Amino acid sequence: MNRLAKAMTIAGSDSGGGAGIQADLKTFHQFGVYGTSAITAVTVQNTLGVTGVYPLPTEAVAQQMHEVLRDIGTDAAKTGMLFNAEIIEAVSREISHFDVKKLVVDPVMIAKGGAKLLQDEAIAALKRFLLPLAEVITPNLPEAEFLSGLRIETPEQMREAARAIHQMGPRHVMMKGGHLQGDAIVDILYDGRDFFEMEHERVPTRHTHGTGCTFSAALTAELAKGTPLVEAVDRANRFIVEAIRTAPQIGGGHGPTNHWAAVK
Ligand SMILES: Nc1ncnc2c1ncn2[C@@H]1O[C@H](COP(=O)(O)OP(=O)(O)O)[C@@H](O)[C@H]1O
Ligand SMILES: Cc1ncc(COP(=O)(O)OP(=O)(O)O)c(N)n1
Repeated sequence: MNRLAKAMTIAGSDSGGGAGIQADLKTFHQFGVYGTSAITAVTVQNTLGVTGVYPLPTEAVAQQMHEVLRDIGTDAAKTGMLFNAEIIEAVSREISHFDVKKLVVDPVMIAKGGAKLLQDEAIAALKRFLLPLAEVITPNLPEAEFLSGLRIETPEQMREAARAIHQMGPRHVMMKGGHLQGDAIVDILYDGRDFFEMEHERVPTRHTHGTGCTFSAALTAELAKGTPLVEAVDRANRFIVEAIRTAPQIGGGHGPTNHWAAVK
């Protein structure tokens, strides 16, 4: 048997199972990757929205990372909901200490229903401590607007914001275009020199809870297996579109995607 690839998620728990730690671990498993986790916060949520957020003590987050990484190790890691500046600093310290090179930063800020998953004053810490450690950052358009301070309403403005975010230190910027109107979705990958545009169909559905988490987990799993970045992004994209297309009809609101979708 080939050596088992390992990936770690550092994120919040979604009790509804569609986003956060739960989406990440299900996705890692579907990609044949052994998943480990460091939980940053417990959220109370279902498909109708988030009704509670309980951050863990910073020390508990750092200890989870430390004990897993010193024993099991990891081939790649991703961050999701980090909630506050103190947790961001501690997570960045552990990532540096264990020299985790393949780091995917999903800069989770606000859930679809509007709940705050990152405090406003933590954005400076995200830029200062975590972004310089990232192999790739995966902002959606509102997150890219917060980070860059630029308005994004066109593909050209997406490229402009990608350039600004790349200056903050990540080696690649993968900007997700799901929030722009249109029948097709254009995602843009920037490596500091070239832009790669990926266009795919928009599936007409309300069941898109956890799309960002699931996409970034798929990307992390592929990086853990040693897949080169552009190909890893392409595979993660094909997975999320299929997961949205075949979403199970769960709950009364925005349901989760299908974490059993085929990996191609
Ligand atoms: N309705 C949809 N149909 C197809 N792909 C989608 C749809 N909504 C989002 N995606 C894809 O899911 C991923 C996450 O998208 P996005 O909605 O932009 O981010 P987030 O979930 O972080 O808000 C992107 O790769 C995007 O192209
Ligand atoms: C615990 C937790 N983490 C992240 C999110 C947001 O995930 P995302 O993939 O951006 O999906 P939506 O919230 O936009 O549906 C979350 N809800 N909970």
